[in-house]
Amino acid sequence: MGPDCVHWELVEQLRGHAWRSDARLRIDPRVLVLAESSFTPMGHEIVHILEANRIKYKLELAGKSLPVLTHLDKGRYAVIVFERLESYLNMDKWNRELIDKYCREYKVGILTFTHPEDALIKAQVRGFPLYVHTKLSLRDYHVNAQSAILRLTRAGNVVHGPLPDKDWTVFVLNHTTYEPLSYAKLHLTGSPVDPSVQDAGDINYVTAVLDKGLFDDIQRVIFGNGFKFWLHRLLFLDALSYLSHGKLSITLERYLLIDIDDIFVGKNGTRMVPSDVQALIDAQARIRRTVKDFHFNLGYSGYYYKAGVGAEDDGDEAIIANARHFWWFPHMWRHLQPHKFDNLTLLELDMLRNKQFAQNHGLVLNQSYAVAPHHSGVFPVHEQLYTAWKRVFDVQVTSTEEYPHLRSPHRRRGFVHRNIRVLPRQTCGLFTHTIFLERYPGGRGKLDYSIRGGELFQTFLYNPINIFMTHLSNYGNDRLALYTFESVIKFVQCWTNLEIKTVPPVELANVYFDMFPEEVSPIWRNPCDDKRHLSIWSVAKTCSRLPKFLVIGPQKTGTTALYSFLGLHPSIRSNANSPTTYEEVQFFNGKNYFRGLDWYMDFFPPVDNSSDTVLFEKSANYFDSDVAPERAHALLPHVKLLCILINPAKRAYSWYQHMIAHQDAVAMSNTFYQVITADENASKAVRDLKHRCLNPGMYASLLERWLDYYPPKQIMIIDGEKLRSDPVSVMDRVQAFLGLEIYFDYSKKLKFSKKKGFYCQVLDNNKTKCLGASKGHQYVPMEPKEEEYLRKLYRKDNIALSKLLPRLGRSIPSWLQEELADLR
Ligand SMILES: Nc1ncnc2c1ncn2[C@@H]1O[C@H](COP(=O)(O)OS(=O)(=O)O)[C@@H](OP(=O)(O)O)[C@H]1O
Repeated sequence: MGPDCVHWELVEQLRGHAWRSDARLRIDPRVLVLAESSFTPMGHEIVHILEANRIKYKLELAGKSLPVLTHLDKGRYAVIVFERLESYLNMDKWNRELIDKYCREYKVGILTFTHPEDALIKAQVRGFPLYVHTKLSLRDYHVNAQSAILRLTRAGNVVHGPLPDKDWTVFVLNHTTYEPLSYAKLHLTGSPVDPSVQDAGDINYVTAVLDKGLFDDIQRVIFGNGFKFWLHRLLFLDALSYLSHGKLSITLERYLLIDIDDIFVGKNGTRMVPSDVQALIDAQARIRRTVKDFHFNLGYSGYYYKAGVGAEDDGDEAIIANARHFWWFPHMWRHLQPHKFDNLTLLELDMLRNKQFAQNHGLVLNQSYAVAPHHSGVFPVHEQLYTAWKRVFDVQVTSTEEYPHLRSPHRRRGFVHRNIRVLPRQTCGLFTHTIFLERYPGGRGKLDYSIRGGELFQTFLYNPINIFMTHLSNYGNDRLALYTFESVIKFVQCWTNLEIKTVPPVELANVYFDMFPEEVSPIWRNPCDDKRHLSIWSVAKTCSRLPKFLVIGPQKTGTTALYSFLGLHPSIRSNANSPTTYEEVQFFNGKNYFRGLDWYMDFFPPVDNSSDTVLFEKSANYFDSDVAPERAHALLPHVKLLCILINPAKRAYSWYQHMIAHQDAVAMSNTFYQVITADENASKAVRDLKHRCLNPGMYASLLERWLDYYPPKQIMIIDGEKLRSDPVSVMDRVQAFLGLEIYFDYSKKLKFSKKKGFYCQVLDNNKTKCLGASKGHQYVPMEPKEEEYLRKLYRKDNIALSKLLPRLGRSIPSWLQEELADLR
């Protein structure tokens, strides 16, 4: 099946529509996918395409009850995708009416694929003036140039030859509501013998159809087959854009950067000779005819300059002689992996030698871009690499395949660390060993398929920014890389309206983070959870310097008391004190997170794998942080979490008193009542204080956020009143929850202090050591109107908590029972 690209200039097509209409203002940019099961390949493909295009979605099983479709006066889904048309048609009456009503009211379209079980001839689609023939083999596919749906798909060409799969459905349209989206002809071999279609070899059958909504006021796009046929991926994206009134339109710009990472690194016999260098320059010139200012981006490791044989050394000289034609970036002097340098000075020296090479050979390094051999040290971060890059080359941009993981390339993303912007790289199937076209792994057909609708084409299709890594050897001998890129660019330009551009790396990073600002913040992961990450992480680092459990708060519930009790246990050790926040590291919730993993791990002592030592950290403001659950889970998915709950009204008052004790100016100049009742007329400072005071007490909704990431069995909820009145039994339960091997008898180490009114630690000399004056303040009780106000404020959340706790198999603490006594 070859794509002919001869007619496209002639075709009049409605191009570049964004299909924006006001209907998009009433819907969220999210797709509801109703799949057959979570395991079907088709369901997977749908999700894959959505994820690759960063389109938010919710996956539900068709046939089960529908999720909530609206929120306030907005529709939660911009398009409904049914994996199978049949599931939509066979919905029970109640759900069918619900979904149709939603689609009509919010002008939301349905996108679906037919997959009937039986071979049907002109069978009616139940309830619609639409007929189908099924189980057909087809050939010669083309799209309807007049279709209003086409946006990134370019019409005018024919996919000649038989189409994959013998299970196609074609549509016979019997109403003006239907408009063909694509056509194909019958491929008679293998099709069911049907006299009405036997002699119809030359007829164009409709293979995908748009229902314009003239029949029942709902727009639909129905495909007669799935994604085994590559063009359906484009049409699927166009249909999403069309049916969502432009809400789900992906950009049509595609930025391309082709790095040749190792321009002097390659085995003898595989390197470039002078004619290859000329071919590279010629190819670059050809690509520039359609991709303005295109440059190959050359990375060098100077040590290997002229390390070839015979004409290969002339090839290296030719590269240098033609250096001005290309962009240049540094690799490492001897192609060593930066994570192997723990010593910053040695790492810098290596880079300086490479820099010297560039100066000696007139290479202009003005791109502020660098790439590390084997992605080493970029992610997981080797801080020394970031420091050395900044100092030696003023690096501002790099790229890697490793964030967040190499696998699942469609989920690769970018991040920023220490002002170095890390862009995701894509794989194009060219490695140091892919040298000859005919010896391409899997055969030449595999490469050609990748280019013509397969993996490489899809990479272009889904990624607005494509940075590809290639190697010297791909440009020598068969010049496989030149064939690959020139072909794929042609193919993209032939079948899509994507506009391919090239800009220098720094500009590319600007474009990337303007497009995806949410990716600026990194998400640190445990390098030991990924073999590949471990292999590019310094051996001097160890994952044992990470906590096994976290005390997450909230503030003013007794977290310091718990922290001090935990410290008495012979197996438990906490982090070192922070100079600014004392025993709390406060990593996951705020700016410290951007200091990186090394910064965090340095707070913890190295722990021998064979020891019983269990590390923990307590930061009481993790509990109500909106980012901490995701961040903590990404790094510490197996960690156990401890939180303490007391009456939220009491907690709020204690927090306010704490601020008074610390002479907080805003608290000092406002009564507690003024703070908690502050409305939009109050100053921002007072409103902020109110938020910090009250928000952590919304226990149920905050716990739900943690439960989005952690299973209930990893979370212990401690009754703060019990911790205060009977810490020994609480600590026994804590020990059991943590699964500690050594049991510690707290009854001998904790004693009630009448003076303080709390349990304190018993020292060896039998004296007691209590928490400092900042814990257990003496203050006037809350006023009744304050109590009343807070009771009302927290009531809804308290009720939710009283439902959540039993659902998690936890008992309801006495303070909550009292609080909700009137409900029983
Ligand atoms: N054993 C023991 N010793 C001292 N204090 C105890 C103890 N058990 C519970 N509490 C209660 O803990 C409250 C302080 O909570 P936190 O330590 O979580 O506060 S902080 O967020 O770390 O500032 C503190 O609140 P205030 O009384 O309002 O100061 C105490 O009520």
